[in-house]
Amino acid sequence: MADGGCAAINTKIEEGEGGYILEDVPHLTDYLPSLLTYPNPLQDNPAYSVVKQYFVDVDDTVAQKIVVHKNGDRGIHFRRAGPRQKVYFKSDEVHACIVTCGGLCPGLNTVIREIVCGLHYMYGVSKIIGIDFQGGYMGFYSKNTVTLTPKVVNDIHKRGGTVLGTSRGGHDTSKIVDSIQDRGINQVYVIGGDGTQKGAAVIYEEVRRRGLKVSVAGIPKTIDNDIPVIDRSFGFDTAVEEAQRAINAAHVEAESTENGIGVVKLMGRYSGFIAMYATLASRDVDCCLIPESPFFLEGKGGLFQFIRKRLKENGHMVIVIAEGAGQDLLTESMQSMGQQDASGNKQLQDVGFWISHRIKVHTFADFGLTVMIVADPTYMIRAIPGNASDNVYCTLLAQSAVHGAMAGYTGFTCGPVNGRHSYIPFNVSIALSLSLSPSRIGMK
Ligand SMILES: Nc1ncnc2c1ncn2[C@@H]1O[C@H](COP(=O)(O)OP(=O)(O)OP(=O)(O)O)[C@@H](O)[C@H]1O
Ligand SMILES: O=P(O)(O)OC[C@H]1O[C@](O)(CO)[C@@H](O)[C@@H]1O
Ligand SMILES: [Mg+2]
Repeated sequence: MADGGCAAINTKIEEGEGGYILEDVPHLTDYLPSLLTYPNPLQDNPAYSVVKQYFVDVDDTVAQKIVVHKNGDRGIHFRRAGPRQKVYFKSDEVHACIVTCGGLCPGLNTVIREIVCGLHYMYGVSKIIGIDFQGGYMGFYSKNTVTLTPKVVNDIHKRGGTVLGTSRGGHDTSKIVDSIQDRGINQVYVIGGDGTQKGAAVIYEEVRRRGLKVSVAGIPKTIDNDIPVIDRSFGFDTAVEEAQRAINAAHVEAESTENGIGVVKLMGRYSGFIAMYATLASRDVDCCLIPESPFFLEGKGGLFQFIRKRLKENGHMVIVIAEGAGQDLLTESMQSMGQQDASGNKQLQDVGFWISHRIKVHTFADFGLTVMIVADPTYMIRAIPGNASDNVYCTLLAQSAVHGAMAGYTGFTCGPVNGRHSYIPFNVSIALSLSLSPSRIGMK
């Protein structure tokens, strides 16, 4: 299937009393009903067996809506993530593969490490490969893969990027599933953003159509934090922390100069989560511009008027702008080429450079010289390793995915919903797109 479209995914919905809805995830037995089950090897593992109620009850579900009214519907629920008493794979039968796609994000290596360690130490799996040649989905077409063992991945969480490499574009469903089938892979772990999850959904559909005993598990990744349903995406916390450092530098520079203005451009193609959280955390930002909230430059209520006000009041200011903000204004003033990347994502124009230029050429004559400091820390933020909180989170995500695949679930992504790790069917995780509420944020 070409990039851009979406799979027609089978949905599995169960309804209960009080408006209860379970958006269930597919299971291998939906199309292979006579599969055998085995006791979960964790029950003999001293580290786990001492914990009471270690296994998740198969009927446990997690509510998406936690604010409810007395007579209101209970709403949508997801299957709770975690180890099950019965598994659908014997340890020596598992042949797992891991692939990373899309842009970089802090924590990618931690997720890879913890899938490998989780499979090995919890389930005794020894056949795990990384799809690394060229990186991303295109790696499936190559003969070469890398063998992953706990020893190989031991220190990778301390490094940024992904040891498997990554790429955009080049998703060919039949070729990928041929490769899965030819290699005898039966668990596929796909780490990536919205595009990647769409790609994983069509792989799952094709696997199912061919009747293969292959679990396809997605681990949602986006530094922008714009994956719906789950509480937050991994790497986001690290990104916000690092973004604050850039804001701090811009602030120090701006306040050291008469009428200094610091402009910091941060990532966020369609959403301003990094920009807004870094703004709220740093308290040094006077104006935060995000894609969800249109703005204009000239006239009453425009950005220039606000800059004038803040410089008068404070003698300096800091502006944070998400890369997707103001793209409509750029298109008006520069000739947009409508360029796309290899995955079909629109390539954005450099809003940091543009806005700095527009402020410079606007005459703030009565203020004298206005100094611009343009910080573009976007790739520096993306390329660092995960922080402590993201590393713990990545571990839980990886372990959830492993428990889910071992339990025979497929066609799912995982993540915390109101703090409880859950399995979310691909159709739900890719159907929506998240954005901040449409109110201007940050204009003091
Ligand atoms: N609709 C689709 N169907 C099949 N494959 C897709 C689809 N959309 C994207 N892909 C594939 O998924 C991979 C990653 O997509 P993309 O480059 O959009 O990154 P992403 O996963 O959205 O991550 P990021 O958050 O960094 O943008 C690419 O190899 C692309 O070909
Ligand atoms: O430079 P690349 O790899 O195209 O990625 C840029 C995009 O990736 C993202 O970080 C999402 O992963 C967006 O915020 C950004 O627009
Ligand atoms: Mg994307």
